[in-house]
Amino acid sequence: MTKTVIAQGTFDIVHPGHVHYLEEAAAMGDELYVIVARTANVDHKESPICPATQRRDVVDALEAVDEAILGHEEDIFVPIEEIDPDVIALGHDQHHDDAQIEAELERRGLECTVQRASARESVADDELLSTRLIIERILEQRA
Ligand SMILES: Cc1cc2nc3c(=O)[nH]c(=O)nc-3n(C[C@H](O)[C@H](O)[C@H](O)COP(=O)(O)O)c2cc1C
Ligand SMILES: Nc1ncnc2c1ncn2[C@@H]1O[C@H](COP(=O)(O)OP(=O)(O)OP(=O)(O)O)[C@@H](O)[C@H]1O
Repeated sequence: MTKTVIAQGTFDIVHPGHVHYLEEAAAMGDELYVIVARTANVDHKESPICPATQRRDVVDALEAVDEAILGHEEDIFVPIEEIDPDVIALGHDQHHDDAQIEAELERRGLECTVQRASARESVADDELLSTRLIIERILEQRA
């Protein structure tokens, strides 16, 4: 039976940290779906620069990804109910509460575990493994 994994995030200006997360998520199962956050739902940090459809299209083009889809506007559990995954892979630094997600999955009758991915170790001192850092560097060097 196919083991389906869901990863999710903003993915505004893709970098090797994203690739690491998605490769690790893909290795948790056989098929990887990625839910790309709607711009209006990214409210815990600065709004993304790139439109949601562009962020989705770039993630969809990555080798580890079987399908990238835009998230639901209001209820983040709607795409999860549709895909019915075996695993939800959370990023190493994501602010979501694993136990709360597990409780909601159970409440909706979904049999799915929540696993954390690891952080990418820098392979070079000058690697920029965060969208925020890339934007800061652009502002410093091109202002
Ligand atoms: C299990 C799960 C499902 C999500 N589904 C959606 C969704 O359907 N629509 C959406 O706009 N965002 C969705 N999100 C993303 C959140 O809205 C939030 O913006 C996202 O976690 C941003 O993460 P980042 O800061 O790591 O990029 C989901 C997050 C999680 C953990
Ligand atoms: N360096 C990294 N190593 C491993 N995973 C990462 C890394 N950077 C981001 N991710 C993961 O990628 C997913 C999407 O992250 P997000 O789009 O918020 O990127 P970000 O670069 O961390 O953004 P920002 O710098 O704006 O906070 C999250 O699950 C996050 O944990």
